[in-house]
Amino acid sequence: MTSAEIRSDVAREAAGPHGHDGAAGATSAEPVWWGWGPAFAHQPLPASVADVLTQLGIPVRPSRPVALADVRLPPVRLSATARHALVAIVGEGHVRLEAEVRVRHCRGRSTTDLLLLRSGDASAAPDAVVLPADHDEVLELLRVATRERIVVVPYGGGTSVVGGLAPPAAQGRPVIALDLRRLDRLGRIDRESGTVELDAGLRGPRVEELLAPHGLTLGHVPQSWEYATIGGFAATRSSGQASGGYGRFDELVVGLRVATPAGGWELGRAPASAAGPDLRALVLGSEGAFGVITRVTVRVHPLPAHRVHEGWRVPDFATGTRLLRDLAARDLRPTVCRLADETETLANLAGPTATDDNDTSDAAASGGGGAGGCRLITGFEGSGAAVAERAARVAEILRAGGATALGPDAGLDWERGRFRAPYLRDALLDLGVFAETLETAGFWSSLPALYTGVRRALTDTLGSAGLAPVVMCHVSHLYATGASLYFTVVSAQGDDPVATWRTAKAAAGEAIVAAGGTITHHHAVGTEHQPWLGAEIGGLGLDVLRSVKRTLDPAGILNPGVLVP
Ligand SMILES: Cc1cc2nc3c(=O)[nH]c(=O)nc-3n(C[C@H](O)[C@H](O)[C@H](O)COP(=O)(O)OP(=O)(O)OC[C@H]3O[C@@H](n4cnc5c(N)ncnc54)[C@H](O)[C@@H]3O)c2cc1C
Repeated sequence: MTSAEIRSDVAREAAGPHGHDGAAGATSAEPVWWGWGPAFAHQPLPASVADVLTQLGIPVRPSRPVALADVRLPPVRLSATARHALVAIVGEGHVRLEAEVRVRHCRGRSTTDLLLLRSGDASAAPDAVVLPADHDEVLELLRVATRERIVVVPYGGGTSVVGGLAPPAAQGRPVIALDLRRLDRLGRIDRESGTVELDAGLRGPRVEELLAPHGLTLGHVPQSWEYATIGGFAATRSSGQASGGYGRFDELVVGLRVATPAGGWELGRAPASAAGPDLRALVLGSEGAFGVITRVTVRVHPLPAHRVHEGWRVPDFATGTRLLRDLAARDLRPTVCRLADETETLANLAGPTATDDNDTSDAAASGGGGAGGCRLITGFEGSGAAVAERAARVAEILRAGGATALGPDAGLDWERGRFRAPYLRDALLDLGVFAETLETAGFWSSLPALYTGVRRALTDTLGSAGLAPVVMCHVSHLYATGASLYFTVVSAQGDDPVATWRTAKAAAGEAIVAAGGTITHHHAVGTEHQPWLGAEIGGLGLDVLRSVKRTLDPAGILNPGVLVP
């Protein structure tokens, strides 16, 4: 793909289904309230998929979300005094209490979130949605919320999959969602240093749309890119599909502006520093529990002149993993690198069964399982010469390790389908089929045990509940010392899918801890991963987090019970 094609690609993606109108209600491009993406982008799955599911023992029982009018919302608990105080800061039109707006800000976008919403359960909805215009308004809102004892949920794109938007420790206090979409400006571009300032409420596509005319890219493209925001990326330490080339989001951040109940905080005044511990790391990954990130200064790159994605077939997952370790050890990480295990490779061939990145348009071209083995996608971005040189060196190592090239179509298929999984999940839920993901990371030496342990935990728990689970996995992010594993589960729903999944997820969490992995590589802690946080950072680590929270948020109004137990 040439530079001109990449530019038009970015523009096309940026013009896709993601409105940005400064209002918190629905627009034609806003997602449906019960799922992902706008209504016009939703398509039923072909009948052949239902056949495959039935063959796998997963029953298909069409199921639709309740009507919006039938969604059960708790009464608004905000007092008239508190409401007037909020209106005095942001204006009447930016304190929203309408039912639809509250439902749209209820929970995040995990499958259990969606199952609850689709069933009409909006018990976790905020009492009001407040839309500040800038950093100073956020500071003022936090002052009022502290005084009035109102719980504040910083809200970016609402794509949390770990319960990060439903603070469990609100304890009867009124809750407001602080929707940051009006913080949507591109700030200073420092060409000499290669940095730009971005407001927290900017969504992924809008960032690329703003940077493209300057010949720049952020290069941060998680699967939730359509809706997730700059503030959300920073607050969760997100990792994008091209992390091998551009780095994780926390690696891109050089500076932060934060509004806390204790006051404003600016961090990051030099490219490197020995002025004590790096306090930016306290804000990155703080999940709205310490403050509201209002602006981020990030490192950017020139728009790549070339971008190619290629497909490979490797003999098996273990061999593929060893090959990736070799690439990482030689500092040859591709910009994009996705190695599917045998089951996920077969699923890619069989059709749209909720892997993260499959495309059904030409399953055979996706390669892999049909001829045995596993599918590997590699991608490279940069100048023509650099892309060609790197791709050739990687190809040499892959071939020597037994991989077979599948040609550019397999790479193109991946690229075209890389944002489709959440749409497929909605279509599966419409068929009464459960689909969810979880992720971890570990050192190379522990990766095989981590893979086997988590797979077994999920298969055993869901299998013993009679739900015929299909458990798939791919390696999605490489490091010199290890890699991440991303699991996708498709199964029957059973009688109580929310409770059953919680049991399965708990078993997976135990397996992760037992195998020495991290409880989360990029989804963050939220409430769902909290039970295992102590095992990862120790009791002392939890005390440090609690102390920081006490200093920055003494009244405990910010996301109580999220991240910090
Ligand atoms: C289909 C799907 C695919 C996904 N794919 C990826 C992926 O590829 N890589 C990845 O890393 N993640 C992925 N995620 C998870 C999620 O998209 C990320 O965690 C994302 O970074 C969240 O951004 P957001 O703007 O939607 O934040 P939200 O969901 O709105 O918030 C997430 C958490 O951060 C807090 N928060 C949000 N904004 C701010 C702010 N400005 N200041 C302080 N706190 C704030 C919230 O209170 C909440 O606790 C995926 C999620 C879905 C549903």
